[in-house]
Amino acid sequence: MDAYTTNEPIYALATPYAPSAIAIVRTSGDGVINLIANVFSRKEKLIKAKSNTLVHGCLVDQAGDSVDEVVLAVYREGHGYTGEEAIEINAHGSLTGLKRIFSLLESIGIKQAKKGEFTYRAFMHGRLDLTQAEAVEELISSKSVRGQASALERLEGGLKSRLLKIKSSLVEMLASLEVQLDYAEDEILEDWVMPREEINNIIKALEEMIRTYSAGTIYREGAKIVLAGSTNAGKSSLFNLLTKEDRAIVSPIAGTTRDYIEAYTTIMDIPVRLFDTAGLRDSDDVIESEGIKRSERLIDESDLVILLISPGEEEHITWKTKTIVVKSKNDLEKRDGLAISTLSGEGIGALIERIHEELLNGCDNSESGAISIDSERQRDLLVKLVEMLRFILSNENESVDIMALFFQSALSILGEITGEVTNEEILDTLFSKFCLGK
Ligand SMILES: Nc1nc2c(c(=O)[nH]1)N(C=O)[C@@H](CNc1ccc(C(=O)N[C@@H](CCC(=O)O)C(=O)O)cc1)CN2
Ligand SMILES: Nc1nc2c(ncn2[C@@H]2O[C@H](COP(=O)(O)OP(=O)(O)OP(=O)(O)O)[C@@H](O)[C@H]2O)c(=O)[nH]1
Ligand SMILES: [Mg+2]
Repeated sequence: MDAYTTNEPIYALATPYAPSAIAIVRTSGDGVINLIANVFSRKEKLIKAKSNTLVHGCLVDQAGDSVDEVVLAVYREGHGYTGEEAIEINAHGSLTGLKRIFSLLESIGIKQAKKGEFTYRAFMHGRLDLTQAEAVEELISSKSVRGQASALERLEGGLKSRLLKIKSSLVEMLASLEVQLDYAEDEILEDWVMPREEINNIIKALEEMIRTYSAGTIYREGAKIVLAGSTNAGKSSLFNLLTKEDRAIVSPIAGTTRDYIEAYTTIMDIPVRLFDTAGLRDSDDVIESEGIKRSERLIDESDLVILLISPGEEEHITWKTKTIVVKSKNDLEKRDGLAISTLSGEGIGALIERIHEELLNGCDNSESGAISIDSERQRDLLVKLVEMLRFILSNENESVDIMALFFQSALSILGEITGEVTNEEILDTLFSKFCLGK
């Protein structure tokens, strides 16, 4: 891929390419206002337009034919999303009309943007730091209210401001070390003392952020849950109940489900891929045996197994995957522990809560007010930063100049998270994952 640029005039469709009431074509770069004014019916008005205002008129091609009636949003340099001079064309959402607008823009020297190029420019002009830029894409692709809200919080600078606070603490520590370096022989200065408590508090805050990553992942990517148990245990009945559909065949005949079936559902806002499997038993039937083999493979690959135990049956767990043991058909025989009946609905609420709890086990559920993170890149760097800080704590007796180097590397890891310290290659990979027009 060609490298991203800044300030060159670019355009992209910011809304889906489909017939719609209105479509927005974004442009950005030096001179776009004058360039577009040359193909606009109210040239003078556009050239004189103040920043952040709207101008209504017609786009007109070189032959003088009207291309579309539009509203232009005008941004002067230093304003708007990218911080560059920009015009957003609010056009009619006609595919042919849009094609004409694209060729008109090309004809006046405005080139099609690359994926993520607008956000790249917003970053390069300091409108967003890297945690905010990543939040843009996370926001667009979020699938739950919770994921959307947490991405928005990061976009608004929630993570950025916390990292800046940590940065200023570390900078202060480094400064106090550098004072020692400058006056090493001066006896007026007291020896440098490691600010243990402060560093430990920073580590605690960072670890809280790291824990939110796994919870975030589960809300974003969902979990794979397998219903297992011996034949006739009631797996298909529970599958239908949890997916609120009548997908799986239920019958009193043991061995009804031969191959697994899957459906998407949510368990308390967590997206779940739920699998109903063939009952586990020794079987001479070739098809059924293959079904059972597949069930076992599925169990190995899943995040959670719900093992149903019929009345009178012994518990039999033989696999490593996290498992919730549930006694089924509780209406026939009352038993202790987590017990359900798909007939009466008894225990289903408790089971759902238990599944939710298991899926979030070990993750921070973010009720604590911790800012949550959604990017593997950020998570890895936060882990690296915690390691560096622990390393600093365990090297109390190092000389002041070595200690200063340690603090500098901690600061440089922090800078990588926010994008202050970075390189083209990282930026290219990061922004190229964005959608077109962003
Ligand atoms: N039309 C449009 N809608 C959009 C965007 C956009 O770029 N264009 N956004 C893109 O993702 C989001 C909003 N982001 C934006 C960020 C800054 C400014 C802007 O013009 N800022 C003003 C200051 C406004 C203020 O004072 O609050 C400025 O810079 O002058 C506009 C949109 C969502 N909606
Ligand atoms: N009394 C009672 N019967 C149930 C309950 N759940 C399921 N059954 C009945 O038990 C039988 C087997 O149910 P299924 O859901 O097909 O069981 P399964 O585990 O999918 O069975 P296989 O697919 O053969 O492995 C059916 O006749 C159901 O109506 C329950 O909670 N109470
Ligand atoms: Mg079944």
